[in-house]
Amino acid sequence: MSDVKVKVGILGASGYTGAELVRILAHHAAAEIVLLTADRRAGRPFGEVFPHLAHLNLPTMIRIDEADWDSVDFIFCALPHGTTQEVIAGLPGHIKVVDLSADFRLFDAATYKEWYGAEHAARELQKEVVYGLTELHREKVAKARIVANPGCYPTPVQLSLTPLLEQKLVLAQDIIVDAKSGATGAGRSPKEGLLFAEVTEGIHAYGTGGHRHAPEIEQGLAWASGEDVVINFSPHLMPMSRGILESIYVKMADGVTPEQIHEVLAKRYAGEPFVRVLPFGATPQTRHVRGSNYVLIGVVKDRVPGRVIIVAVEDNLVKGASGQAVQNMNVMMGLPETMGLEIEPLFP
Ligand SMILES: NC(=O)C1=CN([C@@H]2O[C@H](COP(=O)(O)OP(=O)(O)OC[C@H]3O[C@@H](n4cnc5c(N)ncnc54)[C@H](OP(=O)(O)O)[C@@H]3O)[C@@H](O)[C@H]2O)C=CC1
Ligand SMILES: CC(=O)N[C@@H](CCC(=O)OP(=O)(O)O)C(=O)O
Repeated sequence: MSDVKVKVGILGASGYTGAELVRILAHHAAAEIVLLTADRRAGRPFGEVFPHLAHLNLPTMIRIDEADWDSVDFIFCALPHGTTQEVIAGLPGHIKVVDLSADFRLFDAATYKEWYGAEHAARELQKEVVYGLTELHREKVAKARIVANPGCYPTPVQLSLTPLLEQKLVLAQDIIVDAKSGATGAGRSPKEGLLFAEVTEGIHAYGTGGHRHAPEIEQGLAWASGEDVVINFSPHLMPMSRGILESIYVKMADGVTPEQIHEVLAKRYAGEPFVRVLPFGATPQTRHVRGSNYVLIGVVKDRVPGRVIIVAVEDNLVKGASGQAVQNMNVMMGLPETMGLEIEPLFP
């Protein structure tokens, strides 16, 4: 392999996904971080904002309008949604981009406006964007200049249901996704609902009946099934820093058994480095993926005839954000897909 490194910039480096990108890229053999940006924290050395990464001696974070784009080959855009589309539209064409925000994930303009409350400011770019759930869209990701990295909740459920919907083994109606997330999913900006006292020793549902990840999940499942899909999606905030667990309840097509569902998923992901299907009947835990890029999927027989329960976990900051973003960069740059991502989970 050549010694030439991909010159990487991270926009939004002072946030949780920014720090996670740095943690992963620090051990990436073919990437060099040359640009870090921030907003309120612009002007501060990265190692001062994240002392646990101070030894990497990275550049001071600057404002986006101070960036020298000529020095950069690849951008990870880890900015809040709504602020990203204009920034990406303004980047020179030689730069490839993985956008971690929601700005380019919805391919229907009306759906975007309905859920994000505004007209898209860079709609013309959408046609060159590829949805970056790597295992499902790898060939398109490889050719893309701009990749929309999936939301944290949409990854495990799409990995679990796509092979089943493609083969019509489960029904596209009556899908229930009960999801739980750690608090880093909400980002690092201070919010009252994220105070220690409001998160610890309790759990609560939020966005119930109308979370903006529902249309993103439905879009992906409709691609798989070839028909419109409507899901019940209910997220919950858990007293933990990272991790997502999704319990997915689906109806099987006539004559299909839970064992068959398990076999199909196990076969589909047998060659995938980051998706592991557990033995039939076993269920994964968030602590089994903490800090790693793995998604674990468990298939369980429901006592209710005709139904099956799938339980899937990921680390929201890794496979749910920065890990999958690096996986996509590897594919886009023709590098080994696992480069920088061979990190074992931190247990317990
Ligand atoms: N957290 C998660 O689990 C996941 C997050 N995402 C998405 O990734 C993106 C980043 O998330 P996360 O790291 O959690 O967010 P944070 O809130 O932790 O970080 C946001 C970053 O963007 C910068 N920023 C904020 N406002 C502006 C602005 N107006 N112009 C330029 N820079 C700005 C912040 O700078 P400063 O610190 O200086 O204010 C900070 O560096 C979001 O779109 C999020 O939805 C996607 C999947 C999972
Ligand atoms: C716990 C929590 O608040 N999670 C966030 C999702 C984070 C994420 O992946 O979403 P986006 O990239 O789409 O913002 C939420 O529910 O809005």
